Amino acid sequence: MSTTKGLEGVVATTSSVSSIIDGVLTYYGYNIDDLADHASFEEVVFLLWNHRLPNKEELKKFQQELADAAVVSNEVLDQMKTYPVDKVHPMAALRTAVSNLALFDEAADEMSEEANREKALKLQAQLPTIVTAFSRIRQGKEPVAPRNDLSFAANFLYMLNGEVPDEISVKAFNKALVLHADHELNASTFTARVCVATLSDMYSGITAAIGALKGPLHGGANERVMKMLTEIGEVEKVEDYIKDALSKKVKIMGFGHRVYKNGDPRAKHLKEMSRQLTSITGETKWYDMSVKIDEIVSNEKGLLPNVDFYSASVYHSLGIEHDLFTPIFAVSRVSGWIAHILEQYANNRLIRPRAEYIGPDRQEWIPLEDR
Ligand SMILES: CC(=O)SCCNC(=O)CCNC(=O)[C@H](O)C(C)(C)COP(=O)(O)OP(=O)(O)OC[C@H]1O[C@@H](n2cnc3c(N)ncnc32)[C@H](O)[C@@H]1OP(=O)(O)O
Ligand SMILES: O=C([O-])CC(=O)C(=O)O
Repeated sequence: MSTTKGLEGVVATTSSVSSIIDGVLTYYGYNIDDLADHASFEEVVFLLWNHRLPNKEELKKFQQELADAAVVSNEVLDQMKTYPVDKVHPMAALRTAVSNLALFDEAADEMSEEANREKALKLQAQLPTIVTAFSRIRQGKEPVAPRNDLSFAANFLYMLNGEVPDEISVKAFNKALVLHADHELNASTFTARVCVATLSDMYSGITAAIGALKGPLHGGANERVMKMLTEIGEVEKVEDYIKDALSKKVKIMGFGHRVYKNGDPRAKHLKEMSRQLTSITGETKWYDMSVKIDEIVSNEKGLLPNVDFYSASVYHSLGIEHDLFTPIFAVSRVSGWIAHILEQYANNRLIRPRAEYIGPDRQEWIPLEDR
């Protein structure tokens, strides 16, 4: 038996959801650059779940279905109020709340295509309501109910702040959602597929995926990028901070990628958004610091920014609390998780690889009293 640490380069399944070929990312064959520049997040979700772009009527109907499914039951919201809200990370709260959704869905374990599509809609629509409700509950405020006349991106910002957001913020947030929606067999998507390949239910798959996304080597990196920027504080301090960290072999969050070795095609979009948004807020230092870090890390280590790097200053500029950055990643990536889960169910086989045993050989049993 041979092993590859971290399964690097191992092709574990076939998939037609998204591809990364020669550094180019596509969702069902559509280049991410075109989607980032032109698509609404709802169009992308439709594409991921139906394998084609919607026409006008289909999009309108789908947007309405999502908006109508966004209300989270009082049972789940009331339980959220009992969480130790000022101590727990919003990703932990999201993981628990999503698991809780299943307890109040009588069809949670129904496996028909129709039942799974129904669950998909609820999960996609209700994650934003949960994330924003948690943010408000911990501030001692009441959750804001979703509106069914706003786009997905606008509704998130509306539920978060209780005010209808401006056009620029909605456009930027929509683009960030599009850019994060799917990414081939990343760790959280693989987790979701492994979970549902036992023929477990979709809520279990999404709960497991949220757990995997939470880690700092994956989605948890975006919050840590902002922590680093805040710690550095000003452009003049970037060089010393980064060179010192690199000399100590500390990983710089938001850099490097298992698949992209010549750059992440999503980073340029987020970089430009960061430039524009920080110039609007007047806090250009976040962009300037990020660019300087980017220069040093690429020169010193040959590492390039991934999707998490510039998204930190983008979300900060939109006035979003830093520990909500990873939950927002989940709000978008749940669309990809669901597409992969549907694909897994449609052509399922249990996922059960082997381990090469490297433990001790032929141990002799020693009775308890003799140990
Ligand atoms: C949405 C996403 O999940 S994108 C990724 C988000 N995660 C991060 O930004 C965290 C920082 N980055 C990393 O930890 C890594 O680059 C990963 C996890 C993304 C990819 O990891 P792998 O493919 O396993 O690469 P691995 O961690 O083995 O790194 C290879 C070498 O590059 C170094 N390296 C990789 N990333 C970084 C980094 N961000 N900063 C400094 N050094 C790094 C490693 O220390 C290692 O060096 P060595 O060979 O001297 O030991
Ligand atoms: O693909 C990966 O390994 C990490 C990921 O989710 C992404 O970059 O969006």
